[in-house]
Amino acid sequence: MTKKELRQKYKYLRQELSIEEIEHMSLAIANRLLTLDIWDNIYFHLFLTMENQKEVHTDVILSILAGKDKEVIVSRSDFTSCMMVHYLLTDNTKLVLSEYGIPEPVEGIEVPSNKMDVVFVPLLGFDVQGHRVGYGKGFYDRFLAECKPGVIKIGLSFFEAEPDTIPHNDTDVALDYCVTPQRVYSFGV
Ligand SMILES: Nc1nc2c(c(=O)[nH]1)N(C=O)[C@@H](CNc1ccc(C(=O)N[C@@H](CCC(=O)O)C(=O)O)cc1)CN2
Ligand SMILES: Nc1ncnc2c1ncn2[C@@H]1O[C@H](COP(=O)(O)OP(=O)(O)OP(=O)(O)O)[C@@H](O)[C@H]1O
Repeated sequence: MTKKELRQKYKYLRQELSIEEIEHMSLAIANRLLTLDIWDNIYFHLFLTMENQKEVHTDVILSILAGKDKEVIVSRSDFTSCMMVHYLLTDNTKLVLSEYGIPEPVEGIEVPSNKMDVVFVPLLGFDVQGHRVGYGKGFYDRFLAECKPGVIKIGLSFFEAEPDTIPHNDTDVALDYCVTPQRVYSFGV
């Protein structure tokens, strides 16, 4: 399947999910994350859920990170450059829903990409080798290219891996793990 076909497939599959299923599966994903060997790290980059797109709910992950006293970083997206600016999430961070339905910080303490230890990656689909397909604007490929070499990239998905290789090129950054409600995929880490 082409990236375009994969996007359509997974957008459709998501739209079929009920709120109850989404909440149940998001909790299962958060619980499964606890089994990964990532919790000695400090700087965790988290995406905030686009509820209109029926993404994985990351609020439970946020609570886990807060409970473990981790530094949590969230981003604001610039759709002209397709780049993100990253901010430390604090009690004072004001979040505003963007025109795309993403809760985003308006200002705060900026954190450079090379600070991140762990990045949770939103995706539409992924394959058994850790390639992913997103919305096609390259926000995460650009961001991950700026991160330090050892950064741990963890995809979160309601659905299992595509058995066939997803088309990819030099700018596509592969995942280290992908966590679904059913299992953890480790890609050569
Ligand atoms: N929560 C979250 N934040 C994220 C991402 C993400 O996937 N999830 N992104 C990951 O890269 C970036 C934002 N990328 C996005 C790309 C497309 C659309 C979107 O709504 N696309 C519509 C078409 C809209 C239009 O063209 O007018 C669509 O695909 O239906 C939203 C966010 C950065 N932040
Ligand atoms: N490091 C980078 N620098 C400049 N352009 C990039 C970089 N990484 C990706 N791009 C561009 O961004 C676009 C991403 O398209 P691609 O089909 O890979 O999206 P995707 O896999 O759906 O990923 P994403 O979720 O990041 O949008 C391509 O046009 C690609 O050339």
